[in-house]
Amino acid sequence: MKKWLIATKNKGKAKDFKLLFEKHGIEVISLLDLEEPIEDVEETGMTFEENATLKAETISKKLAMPVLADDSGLEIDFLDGRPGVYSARYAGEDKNDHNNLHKVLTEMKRAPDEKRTARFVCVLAVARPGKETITKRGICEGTITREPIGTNGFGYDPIFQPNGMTKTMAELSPSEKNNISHRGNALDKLENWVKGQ
Ligand SMILES: O=c1nc[nH]c2c1ncn2[C@H]1C[C@H](O)[C@@H](COP(=O)(O)OP(=O)(O)OP(=O)(O)O)O1
Ligand SMILES: [Mg+2]
Repeated sequence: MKKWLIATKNKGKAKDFKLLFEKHGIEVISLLDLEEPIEDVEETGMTFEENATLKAETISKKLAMPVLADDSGLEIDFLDGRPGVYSARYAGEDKNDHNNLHKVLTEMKRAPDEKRTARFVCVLAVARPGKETITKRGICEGTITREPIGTNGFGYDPIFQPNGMTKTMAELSPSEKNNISHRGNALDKLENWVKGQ
């Protein structure tokens, strides 16, 4: 079976990718599966594209192999696009999902129902030695709930209700999430490239 390295240390993303790549007959491993620990790549970019490229190219250079990286986050209109590229570190550098989503809920307390629109954004970058890096962006539109609901998924899933659904992302099964998610959507756009692997 083909094997792909995803330059992530996020267990939730790694799980999403495992299922997403299964149907292409590709096995995925993440940085958490490597025997030698790899230093965190500093996410100094101002955009998802910059950060995804930074992660993919840094790890691809270090290991001299093709690498896929994902930079993603939640953009909330009422908060002028925050947390955006700072989604992972919104409530502090320790990257705590629980604290991050409660910070968002607190900031959204005053937002009326019609002003709770938001979107998940995912940019995937493929870096290969000696070749130009490819990036693709996927989005999933929805609204921010008033409390966390559901226990599946990770990150902001419990407070995000995708458009056209009465459930939060954290109430969907992993495959239901992948069908509509920003990550699934971005990977669809890489389809031709994935097929060529
Ligand atoms: O499907 C998702 N469902 C819920 N939350 C999500 C999702 N996708 C991204 N998110 C949130 C989690 C984290 O707060 C941030 C990603 O930040 P981001 O820097 O890309 O990832 P990360 O630091 O957790 O792992 P890494 O950089 O090693 O891939 O957006
Ligand atoms: Mg990160």
